[in-house]
Amino acid sequence: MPRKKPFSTKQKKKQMQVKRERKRGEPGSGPSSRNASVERGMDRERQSDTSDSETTDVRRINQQPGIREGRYDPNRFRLHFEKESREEVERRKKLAREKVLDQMLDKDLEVDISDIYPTEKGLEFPRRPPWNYGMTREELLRKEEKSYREYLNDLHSRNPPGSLSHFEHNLETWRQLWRVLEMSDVILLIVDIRHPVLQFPPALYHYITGELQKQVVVVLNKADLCPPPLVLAWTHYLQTQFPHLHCVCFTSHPGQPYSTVFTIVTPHPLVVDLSSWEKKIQRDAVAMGPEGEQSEEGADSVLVEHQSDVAMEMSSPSQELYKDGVLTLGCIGFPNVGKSSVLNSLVGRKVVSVSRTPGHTKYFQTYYLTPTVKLCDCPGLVFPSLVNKQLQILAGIYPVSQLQEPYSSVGYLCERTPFLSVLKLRHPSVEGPQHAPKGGEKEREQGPEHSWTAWDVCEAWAERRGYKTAKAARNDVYRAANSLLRLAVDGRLCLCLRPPAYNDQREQWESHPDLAEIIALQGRREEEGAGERDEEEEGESSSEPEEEERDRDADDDEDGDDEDEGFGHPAVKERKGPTSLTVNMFDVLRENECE
Ligand SMILES: Nc1nc2c(ncn2[C@@H]2O[C@H](COP(=O)(O)OP(=O)(O)OP(=O)(O)O)[C@@H](O)[C@H]2O)c(=O)[nH]1
Repeated sequence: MPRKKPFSTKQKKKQMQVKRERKRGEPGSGPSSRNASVERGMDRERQSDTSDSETTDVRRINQQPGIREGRYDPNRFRLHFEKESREEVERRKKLAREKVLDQMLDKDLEVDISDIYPTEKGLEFPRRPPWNYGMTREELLRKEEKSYREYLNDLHSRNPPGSLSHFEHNLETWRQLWRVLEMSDVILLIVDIRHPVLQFPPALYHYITGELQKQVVVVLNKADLCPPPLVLAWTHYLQTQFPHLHCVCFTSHPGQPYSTVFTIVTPHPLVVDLSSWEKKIQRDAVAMGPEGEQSEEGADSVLVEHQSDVAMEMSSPSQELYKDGVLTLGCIGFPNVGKSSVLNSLVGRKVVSVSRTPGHTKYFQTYYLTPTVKLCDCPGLVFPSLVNKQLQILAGIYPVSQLQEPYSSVGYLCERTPFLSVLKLRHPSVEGPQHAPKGGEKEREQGPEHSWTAWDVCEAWAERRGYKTAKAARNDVYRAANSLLRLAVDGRLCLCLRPPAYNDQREQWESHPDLAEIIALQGRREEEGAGERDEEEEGESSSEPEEEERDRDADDDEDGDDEDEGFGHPAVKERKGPTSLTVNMFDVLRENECE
C-alpha cells in the first residue's frame, strides 16, 4: 500500500472551502472573509497579477460588487491594502536572512506623533463629498467614488509611491466611518496603549472637534499590557498635544473583577445618565449562573440594530444629533485595538464577536446600553501615515496570516525586545538535542558569540516548537515567524513604545500619585506595578510564551465556544473563577464619575 501523503490542516481547510463553494455552485468564487488561509492564497495570486499597480487596486476597490450574482458578497468590507511589489518582498526576505540583529536602545522606542503624521505631508483621510436629497443613489455613489479617487491622487502626489504605510483602500469601509461619525454625538476613539500615537490620526481629531463640533474621548485600551508609569506618560502626552481630548484608560482583560475596570483619568468625566444601565447590569449579574454562565431567560436582551445600505447612504448628519433623545456613542479606531471588546465590556456581555485577526468587524451595528444611550461599533480603519510597516504589523493592523513576508517584522520585534531570554532560544548553528538552556548553559548556547538574524530566530523557534513542513519535515520557518508575530500582537512578547523624553522623565512617572489608580485598573499588586518590573519593561510576560502558544485558526472568533478565551492574558484566567459571580459591570464607570 502506498504511503499516505502528509496533509496539513491548512490544506484540509482549503479543500473543505473549495468543496463548500462547489456545492453552492460557485466554482472559483472569491474567498469567504472569515477564512484567512484562502484569502492569503488569493492575495498571493493578486500579487502576481498586478505587480504593485496602484490604479488597478483602486479600480478593483471601486468595482467591488456589493451583490454578486444576486448573493451578498462577504468580501465587500474586508481590509484592503495596497500591494507591495514582489521585488520589495524579496528584498526584505533577503535582508531578514542576512542582516545581523542590533539591540535598540530604550531611547529608540520614543516616538513623537509628528514623526508618524507629519503635518506637511497632508495625511488627510477621505471625506464624504457634499450631497443633497435631490440626488439619486447612483449619483451619490458616483460622486463619492470620484471624490475618493481625487483624494488618493492628491495623497500620492504629495507622497511618492512606497513612502506611505499600509492604509485602508476600501471605500466601503470609509463610507461606514462617515456614517458613524455623522450619527454619533460623542466619538470614542479606541487606541492600543502600547503604541497610541500610531492609531491617533490628528486629522481625524481636528475634523471631529473642529468641523463636526463633537467631543472625542480617546480610550487607551489594553492597559493590562503596559507598565503603569508608561500608561500615565502616554495619557499626559496626548492630553498635552490635544487639549480638547478626554482620555480614559481601559482594559477589557482586567486582572480582577470589573469593579475597577474603567478609570477616568481626565478631569472632565463624561456626563451621561446611566442609571438604567446600572439596573440592567445588576439584573444581568443576578441572571448569571454560578460559573458566570448566563441563563437562557435571565438577562435582558440587548437591542441590536443592523444597519442597511439605505441608512448608510441617505441621511443627514445635521438632523441626527441626540435624535429622539438618544445619546449615540460611536466606537471607532484602527483594526484590532479592541473596539468590539470595549463594547462588550460596556454592554456587560458578549454582543459582538472578538478576534485577534484585524478586520474582523465588517459592518457597523448599534446597541442600546440604556433606552437613551446607544453604542455604535465601526469596522477598524487604517489611516494613511508614515509609521514603519513592520511596526504596523506588530501593532496588529495587518492580518498576520496574510503576510507574504513575516520575517522582517520578526527582526523589528527582536531588535526591540529581549527575545532571547523570553523565548529561550538556541542558535540554529549549535548542534545536539534541543532543550531549553538553563543557568550556565544559557551563556554557552545562546551567548554573545552568536549573532542572530531574523531568519535564525524563526528557525530556532520552529525547532523549539517542533514546527515542521508537511512534505520534507524541515523546520517550518514561515509558521514560526507567524507564531512569533501573534505573540507580539497578543502582548506575550510585548513591545511598548514611549512618548518623547520618557526615559529622561522616568523617575517622575514611577512615583506619580495617579499610579495607584492605574495599578488597580490592571489588577496588579502595588509593589509589582509601581516600579515597572524589569522583565516586564523589557517585554517579558509572566508566563512563558512557549507554554501557552497554541495553534489557532488565524481568524478565530475568540469568544465562541473556545475554551482558550483570553489566551495569553493571565489576568483573564483569574477572572474566570467564581469571582465572575460578583461582576458588576456598572462599575465600569464609577457612580460619581457619570453623574
Ligand atoms: N490584553 C488585552 N487584550 C485585549 C483587550 N481588548 C481586546 N483585546 C484583544 O485584542 C484583540 C482584538 O480585539 P477586538 O475587540 O476584536 O478588536 P477590534 O478593534 O474590534 O478589531 P477589528 O474587528 O479588527 O476592528 C482580541 O484578541 C482581544 O482579545 C484588552 O484590554 N487587553
